Amino acid sequence: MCKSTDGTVGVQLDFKNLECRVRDRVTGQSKQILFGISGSCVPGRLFALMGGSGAGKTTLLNILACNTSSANVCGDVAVNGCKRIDREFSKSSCYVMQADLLYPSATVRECVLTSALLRLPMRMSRQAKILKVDEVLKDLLDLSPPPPPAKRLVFDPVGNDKEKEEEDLLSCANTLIGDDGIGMKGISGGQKRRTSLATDLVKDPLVIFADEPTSGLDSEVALNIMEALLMLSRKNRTVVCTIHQPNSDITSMFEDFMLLSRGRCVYHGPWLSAVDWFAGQGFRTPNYKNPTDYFMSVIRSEDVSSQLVQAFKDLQLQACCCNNASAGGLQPEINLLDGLNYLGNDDQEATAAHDSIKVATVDEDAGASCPAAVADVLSTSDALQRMPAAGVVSIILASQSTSESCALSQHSREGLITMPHTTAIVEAQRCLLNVPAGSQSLHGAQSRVACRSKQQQGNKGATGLDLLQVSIIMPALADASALTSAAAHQKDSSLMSSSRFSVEAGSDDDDASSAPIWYQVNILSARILLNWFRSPVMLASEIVQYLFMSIFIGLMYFRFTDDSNGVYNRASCVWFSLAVMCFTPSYTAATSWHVEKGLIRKELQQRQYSVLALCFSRSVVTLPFQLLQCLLFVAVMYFLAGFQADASKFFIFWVAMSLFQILSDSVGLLCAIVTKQVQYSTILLTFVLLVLLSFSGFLLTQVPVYFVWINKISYLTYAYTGIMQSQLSDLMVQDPNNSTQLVQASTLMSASLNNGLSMSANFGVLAAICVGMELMKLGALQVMFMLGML
Ligand SMILES: Nc1ncnc2c1ncn2[C@@H]1O[C@H](COP(=O)(O)OP(=O)(O)OP(=O)(O)O)[C@@H](O)[C@H]1O
Repeated sequence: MCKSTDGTVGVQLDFKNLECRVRDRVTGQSKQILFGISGSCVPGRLFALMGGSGAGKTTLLNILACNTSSANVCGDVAVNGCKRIDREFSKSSCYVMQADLLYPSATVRECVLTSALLRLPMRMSRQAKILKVDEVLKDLLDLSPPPPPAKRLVFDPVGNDKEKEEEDLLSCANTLIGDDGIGMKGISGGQKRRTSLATDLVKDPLVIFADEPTSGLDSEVALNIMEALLMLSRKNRTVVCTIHQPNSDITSMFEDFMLLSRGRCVYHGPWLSAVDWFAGQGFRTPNYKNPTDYFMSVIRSEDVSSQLVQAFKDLQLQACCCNNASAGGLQPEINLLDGLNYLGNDDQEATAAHDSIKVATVDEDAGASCPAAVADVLSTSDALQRMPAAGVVSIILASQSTSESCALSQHSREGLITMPHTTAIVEAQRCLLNVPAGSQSLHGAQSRVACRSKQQQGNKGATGLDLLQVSIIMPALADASALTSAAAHQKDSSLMSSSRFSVEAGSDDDDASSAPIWYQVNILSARILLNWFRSPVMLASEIVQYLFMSIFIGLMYFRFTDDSNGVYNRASCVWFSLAVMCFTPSYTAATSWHVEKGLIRKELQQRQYSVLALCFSRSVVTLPFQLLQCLLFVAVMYFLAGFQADASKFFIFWVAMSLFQILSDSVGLLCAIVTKQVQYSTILLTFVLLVLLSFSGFLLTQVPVYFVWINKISYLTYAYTGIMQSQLSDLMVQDPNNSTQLVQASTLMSASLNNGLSMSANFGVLAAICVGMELMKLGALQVMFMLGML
């Protein structure tokens, strides 16, 4: 684990032989989409992942970010040398998606604040969270980052530029996100992308994955986003992004680079060595041509791409053989070459590579004391002297014993460029990082690495050092007191308890999903309310629909007569009202679910809140509105049509309709949750509602025996029967057979109202179904989410 002098822990991600298989939806056959991809993502450096369309970039990024089902994936991913624990890793990383999933009716600050409230630890005060939001918003504008390492970086980070000020996220912090699709003007595309980034950055992730962060943005804005990512990497973050067609300004920001072609690695290593690597393979980048454009055109040919993949594999194997040869496999000694061999051999390259990762092999003279030699080489090497603020030196000392040569060979297969920290970094840190920052010279740090290694050699006795990897990481800071992580024996890997990472990445206490449900519900409810008030179209359109339908139905049945026709009209009016209450809320619920689904899925994946909190907050906010809407509908329709002017009957009518409306809303949501697209939800919903309406007891009095079960589960039956029982009780109407006599109205509808339950039993069942449906909705949401089908 690497710590910068400001105390930030860095995370190195090493992956080895990653393979991924998926099932082809058309042929049903298993299809491999990634083939043995290995590499490292180092803190403090911007890692760019490129490749043609379908090369597997997103798949690889998803695997690295734990965003994919591990069932289809083979290979190892290590975090600072420890086996990755997905849950822990997710806590300290973030994934910035291509699409900006934000609430259009919230302001930039509100979006970021909601994320901060939900994701930062409960123990942080609200004020501290607000300050954090300001800091992040400011950071995303203030691109004054990197201390100099990157002379080749062309952007001007000083930021005197007025245009940049105009794009300030702080200046638009109180502007609505907006959505052109619904005619709501808001912030620009670049500002949206940075707001998305900000919502993730509030939790201070150590690793940032960004899937095509520049897609859909013009070159100026794209450059801005990449500057922001580079700035983040300078804060000792591990930044990995996939990218399409970067312009030359953007490519000049790359530090580590991986090029994929058809699921295979064509190149992985420092960006500055990529051009030479291609040139070495006979593909010299023409002058004035953007290297990435050239690389992409080169790998377009399947033959050339396979040739390059093979050449890169060979390079890695060569590196492995080189180490084995120096080890001599069975040789008891280690050979040490004088000095460091850079990947780019000539002086010019070495100078140009100042700011990139330096990877070197060092072999030791026979009989030399290994750790001391390491220290000597490091402190006297010209190359090291030339290395300025940032860089990593990795050294492999080969194995002396047969048993270890095997491990070494396996280790080295990843190549010099992609060398992982598979050794006991934690143990080494314990030894090294107790050196106060700022007081430790580089040479001192190296000596301590050496001493530590020596000690371990001593402990190990006759066997000696079998595999030593030393990494010296000098953070990009002007005073650059060397911060060193070192490694000892591979056997010591047991020391790298994964709990160490989890402690540093955040304890369970820090997990916002562990916040009490009332807290999550509170924040989510506030957001829904705000969304409604800011974009009242949906709410208003529903109210208008209810008002219109209530007047329409009221006028349609205006003043029921007190005869058999009047009784029939009452039944038909109740059924019609139920039909309105059936369709309107369910369609509204289904469509709004699909609008928000992407954001909800992302937030659930990030464990910002639980499914229970989501459902509960939705119910808490919608319930009062549903009651009011229902009251409006019932009040207008009830008195226009001429139902009995009796307070208790009115109240029963309203409560039953409200229960019914809540149920319909749940049915709509349930249909939306189990279907992928809004069109499918609409089809399913229409079918379900029509079937339920048919068996409500109004259209069909004699239910065929094979459909009785539908009649039993149709919640319309209970609502319709209960309301009718209430309305017809105590109502005397003209006897259809004798106009001079009055009869109980209920006797005229006995066939359709006789479902064997009393009025209160009907309402009881309705309420029970309502509760059951809420639970079903909750369960369906949880299951779909867990199955990754949301
Ligand atoms: N679930 C899946 N089922 C079938 N094929 C899949 C699945 N996921 C990915 N693929 C296929 O795997 C390949 C790699 O997909 P991936 O999305 O990783 O590519 P990419 O490099 O990110 O492409 P692009 O730049 O176009 O987004 C593609 O051919 C894609 O069609």
